[in-house]
Amino acid sequence: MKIFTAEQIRDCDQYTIKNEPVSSMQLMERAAEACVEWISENCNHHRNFAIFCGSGNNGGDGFAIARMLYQKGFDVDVFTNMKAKFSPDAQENFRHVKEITGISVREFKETSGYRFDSRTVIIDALFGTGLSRSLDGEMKDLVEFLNLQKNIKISIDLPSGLMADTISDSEIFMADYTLTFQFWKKSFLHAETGKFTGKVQVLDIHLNQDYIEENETRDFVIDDEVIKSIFKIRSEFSHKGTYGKVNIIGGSYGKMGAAVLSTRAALKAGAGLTFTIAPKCGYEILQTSDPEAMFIEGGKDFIESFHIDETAVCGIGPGLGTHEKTAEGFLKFLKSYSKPLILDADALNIIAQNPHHLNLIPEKSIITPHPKEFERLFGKTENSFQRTVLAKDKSRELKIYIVLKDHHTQIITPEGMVFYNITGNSGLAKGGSGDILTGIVTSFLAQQYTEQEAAILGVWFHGRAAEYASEKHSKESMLPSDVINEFGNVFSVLNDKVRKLL
Ligand SMILES: NC(=O)C1=CN([C@@H]2O[C@H](COP(=O)(O)OP(=O)(O)OC[C@H]3O[C@@H](n4cnc5c(N)ncnc54)[C@H](OP(=O)(O)O)[C@@H]3O)[C@@H](O)[C@H]2O)[C@@H](O)CC1
Ligand SMILES: [K+]
Repeated sequence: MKIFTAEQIRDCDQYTIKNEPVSSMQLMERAAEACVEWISENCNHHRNFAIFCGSGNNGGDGFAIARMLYQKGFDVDVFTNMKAKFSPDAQENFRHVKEITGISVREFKETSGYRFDSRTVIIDALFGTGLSRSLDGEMKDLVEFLNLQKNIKISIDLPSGLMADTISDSEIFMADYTLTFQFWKKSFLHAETGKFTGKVQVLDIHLNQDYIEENETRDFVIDDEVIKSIFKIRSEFSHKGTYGKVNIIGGSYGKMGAAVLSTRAALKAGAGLTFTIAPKCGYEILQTSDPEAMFIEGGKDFIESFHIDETAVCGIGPGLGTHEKTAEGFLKFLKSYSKPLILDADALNIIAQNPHHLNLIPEKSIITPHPKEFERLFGKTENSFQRTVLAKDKSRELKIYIVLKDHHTQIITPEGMVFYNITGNSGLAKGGSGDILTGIVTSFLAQQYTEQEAAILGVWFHGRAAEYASEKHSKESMLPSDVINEFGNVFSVLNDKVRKLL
């Protein structure tokens, strides 16, 4: 799914009104209907709604939602600034609300005296994509007050105070759910701003498809459509050679688990043949834990020699350690190797020891740093938006793919595209999760996906397996090995989605 800026969304809105038999009032009606459908399906135990409406079209949505919820039998109170200069559509919907005697309309300043029942849902329709500056005065105080209430809070389109595309220092409404129209907004996907949205639900309001297809963006959300366009079903007429050869290079004394997990992930993600290059101290551990993989000795307690089969796809780094002999061997190997690699963890830490090492990374390689590793490689940034900008520069400069691991991991391409992942959960915030991702991406690259496809599919796949694992074990208790055990289920669902069935 494309991510558009607030300006593009406004254009798309206008284009739809101009080119389709729908007026702006009808589009607002459609948007409100989509919200009310979601609310009435999901708010089974809540009958009362306190709806806060601004003067723009976001407020207009709020007034329309108030009317529709009332008509469905819910109790509705509306708060607004009755003397405001409303947008034409907001004005019209406000007029309809005033005509309904069962809806009480109050001034914002009456909010502090209002008795918020524990089952009252607060709906925020104060500001949407039209927010042009930080909240101040009455609106800042109002949002501050509402944020103190323990009630369930739903934002319409965007949490008020949040800009769609950038970071701001405004007071921001803290939603439990955000019902957003048509597109993900960039700010929902970054840590500093995304924490205000709660769970995001994208509602399709059928904005014009031609506009969506023809207008360019460099930012995308990895949704089911993206994955369906990448995933390839295994052919029955195939053999192990069809699915490539993987070399996982990692492990050192005390960190052999990382190599075990990475190897197992590569195996279970479908590679044809998997080898682990590890130090001798890991021989029995690896052969016992992952008997389907073959062992190649690369040193005694740590890896020193990187003699790699050129026909294999290599994932280097899990548990590798940064012993000087390992670093020496790895850098020597990099100087003589030109095929794309997957580099993670200690492979990145060795590279980070000297900025000149960055130029040794073969073009089209995939590096998978977490924010701290990214900082070691490329330096500090003020916030995650700036980090993405820096990653785009570095991706272009070094001609590599950067998988920037975060709550919404980003895959950044040398062409300057950013793909945001929306699968996964906090159960992945544990040692070993990154080792699995390295195994998956290496395995997909060996199976003849392109670098971009392997990175996108790999990150999505890892997150989806984590969602399944947390359903069974909880986010707290799930282990990286539980995530690997869910790979089969992810493949089954994917195959069902992609396969042509009678
Ligand atoms: N996209 C679509 O297809 C559809 C979009 N729809 C809905 O429209 C919404 C966008 O509506 P919108 O453009 O009227 O802007 P909105 O956010 O309501 O506020 C603008 C008003 O707030 C004011 N203002 C701004 N900042 C302020 C501040 N800090 N403090 C105080 N005031 C401030 C600003 O004043 P100004 O900046 O001009 O001074 C202006 O008066 C969108 O989010 C969605 O909900 C759906 O109805 C249908 C389909
Ligand atoms: K809002």
